[in-house]
Amino acid sequence: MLLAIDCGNTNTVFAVQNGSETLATWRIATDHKRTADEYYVWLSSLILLNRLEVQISEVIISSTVPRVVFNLRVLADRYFDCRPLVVGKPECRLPHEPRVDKGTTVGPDRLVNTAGAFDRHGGDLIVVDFGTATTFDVVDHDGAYIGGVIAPGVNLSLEALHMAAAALPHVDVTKPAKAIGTNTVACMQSGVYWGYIGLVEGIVRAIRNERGRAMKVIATGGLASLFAQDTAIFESVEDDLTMHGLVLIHQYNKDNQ
Ligand SMILES: Nc1ncnc2c1ncn2[C@@H]1O[C@H](COP(=O)(O)OP(=O)(O)OP(=O)(O)O)[C@@H](O)[C@H]1O
Ligand SMILES: CC(C)(CO)[C@@H](O)C(=O)NCCC(=O)O
Ligand SMILES: [K+]
Repeated sequence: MLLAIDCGNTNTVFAVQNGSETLATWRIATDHKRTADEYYVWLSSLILLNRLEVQISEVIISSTVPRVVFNLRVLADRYFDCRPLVVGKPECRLPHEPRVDKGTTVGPDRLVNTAGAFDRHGGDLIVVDFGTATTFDVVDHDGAYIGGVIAPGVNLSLEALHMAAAALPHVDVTKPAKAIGTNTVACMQSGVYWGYIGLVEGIVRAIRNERGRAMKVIATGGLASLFAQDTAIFESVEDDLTMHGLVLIHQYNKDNQ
């Protein structure tokens, strides 16, 4: 069985895969101080609680936080007796090489998203990921990542308002009842909710104009379904897209050793 680890700047998701079947997914806050032993205690108690028969022999990691990779490597080595595949490292091959400026590093989550989306939908895609940042990953007709957009994340934008303005409280993102807020919290929620609807539609329009062709838009990330209520721009919302990409890249490396 494969342990697939998607480490973002806020949360890390672990999935146990038996071939293409997902047996379980678990989420933990990303913390570079967490040790391999701590991960293992947490993982093994979840396996026990869920009464799962789990035999992990392979590990793949995508991490947007370089510092956590060390302890995840130790986890794979010490507890699963394997060398993990790490997306973005030279030994991890990708089905399609990204076409970006020389010397630039693309976030591994973005490469994984594009691999997962191309497998499901073919080329000429825009993947929108509502994570710590809101990213747009553009997939060419042949499946290559050719660049995109990095915008501030939804929660980050609300946090920035709270941090910078003395009279603005901490609020959670939600769809406001009305566009015109009649109290501070409602005003902030409207700004962020309708602001992101506009941001997504505006950025997609600009990308499509630049490419001069039809491009499907696939959304992923925890907040994707919230925004999908008020825009028709998403072809589909796929919460498991990053995991799907990770499993795919793992299989690709096994097939092309
Ligand atoms: N309806 C909702 N309202 C508010 N927050 C939500 C809602 N649904 C999901 N979330 C939040 O979305 C986040 C999960 O999204 P996701 O895993 O894509 O990104 P992340 O963990 O914040 O970022 P990263 O992947 O960069 O670490 C969680 O923080 C969760 O609390
Ligand atoms: C943009 C984030 C933070 C989104 O998770 C991540 O993909 C990242 O750290 N990227 C590195 C820079 C880039 O993708 O161009
Ligand atoms: K993510």
